Amino acid sequence: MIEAVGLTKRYGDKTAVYNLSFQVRPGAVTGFLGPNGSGKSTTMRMILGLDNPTAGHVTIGGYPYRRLPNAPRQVGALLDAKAVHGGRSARNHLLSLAQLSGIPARRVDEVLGVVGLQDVAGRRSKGFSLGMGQRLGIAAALLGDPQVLLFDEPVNGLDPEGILWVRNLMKSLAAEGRTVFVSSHLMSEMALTADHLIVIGRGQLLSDMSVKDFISANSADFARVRTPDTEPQLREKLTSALTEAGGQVLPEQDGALRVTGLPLPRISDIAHDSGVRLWELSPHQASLEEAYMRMTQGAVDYRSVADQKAGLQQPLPPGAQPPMPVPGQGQPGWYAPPPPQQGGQPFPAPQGTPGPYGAPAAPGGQPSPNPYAQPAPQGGAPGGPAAEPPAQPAQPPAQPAAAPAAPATAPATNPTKSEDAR
Ligand SMILES: Nc1ncnc2c1ncn2[C@@H]1O[C@H](COP(=O)(O)OP(=O)(O)OP(=O)(O)O)[C@@H](O)[C@H]1O
Repeated sequence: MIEAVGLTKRYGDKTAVYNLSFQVRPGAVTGFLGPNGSGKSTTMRMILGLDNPTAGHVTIGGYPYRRLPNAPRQVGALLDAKAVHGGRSARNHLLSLAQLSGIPARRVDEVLGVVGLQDVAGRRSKGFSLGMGQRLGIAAALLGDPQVLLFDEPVNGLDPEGILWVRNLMKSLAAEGRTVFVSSHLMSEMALTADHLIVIGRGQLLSDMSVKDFISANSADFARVRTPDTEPQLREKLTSALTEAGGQVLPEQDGALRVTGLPLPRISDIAHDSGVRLWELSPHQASLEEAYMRMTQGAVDYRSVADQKAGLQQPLPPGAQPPMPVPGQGQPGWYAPPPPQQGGQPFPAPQGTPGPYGAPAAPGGQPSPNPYAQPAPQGGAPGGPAAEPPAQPAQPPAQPAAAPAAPATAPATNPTKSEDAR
């Protein structure tokens, strides 16, 4: 088990991690989430003894990493896949790690097979693609057949087949009773891989709960309602009736309606009483991505703004259509319903006419100027957990510790084969 207690890290006047306490238990995949710069890598480095905490402590199996007996055989980690000697072949890179940790050389070929790099084992890693580098980093983490594994963005650069492989690998490692701690920005992947989530924002703990509880706690259930595409007036009629009954209605991009605040039977009755036929009425729960966006929106440091293009773009000729938006990419106001406990509207009722492509219109009926842009900062997550930036006391930064030996391994009794290796 990994246990952090009051973990704090300051770099000069920058507080990267503040008073972080959590446990990562064996037998489960624990996802580590947070916006860019929220302190995930810093936390992982402190777990591995690569950085000294300014305050607090973190242990693995009850010991700080640097006092852990035979640490490279107990803990494996992928922090930075590029941190390899590019002039060495993949096999030689792993052999040198194995030798440092007293791991038999035959284990190298085992892990090369597990990650699917056996055919390129003799090639210098500087010629590797991003995904191949990730596989090599995962091989290094598995080398000592460790009970505790940390992966920082392990699917970065992997193709869909590789992502599926990593997902299955994480799950099977956890199923063997190991502690698996993995950071990722890919919410859809985390939803499929992780059992438990630790979410941080600006270095502070925002959430520590199961994936299921996280989604329930940070999203409102909703109903999806579809009226006949051939009769758009029915959609308008139903929207009015549902709104009048106290529901909140948001048009979805494909023409359906997303309704909150009314139970399904009531929606059905209202549609019936209004003489509106339904083609769909289904219950839904928001995705992990939506729940995450709502949870962290007040703790995001880096946001894009609409590209004004400095007048470089030619205006569209009359009658021409703007490009279709990419589903799931930053529809302003699409994510993040306000919390139900505040009595706020989980999804704002559309104002004015629908925006382009059926997306919600900007207030006043004006289409949103850039459907690809992320929403502008709203001044904090409404009702979300405290996401204030931590105080920045003027304390001298802690001295960085010397890097410990690269985490490594022992002979694997049950290596999980990659799909490449089969
Ligand atoms: N060695 C350092 N010196 C000064 N500041 C640092 C150092 N390492 C990290 N930071 C700062 O600490 C904060 C947390 O960084 P960290 O890399 O831990 O975030 P992260 O959550 O891993 O980000 P990302 O998701 O982008 O990888 C950032 O503001 C970063 O600039």
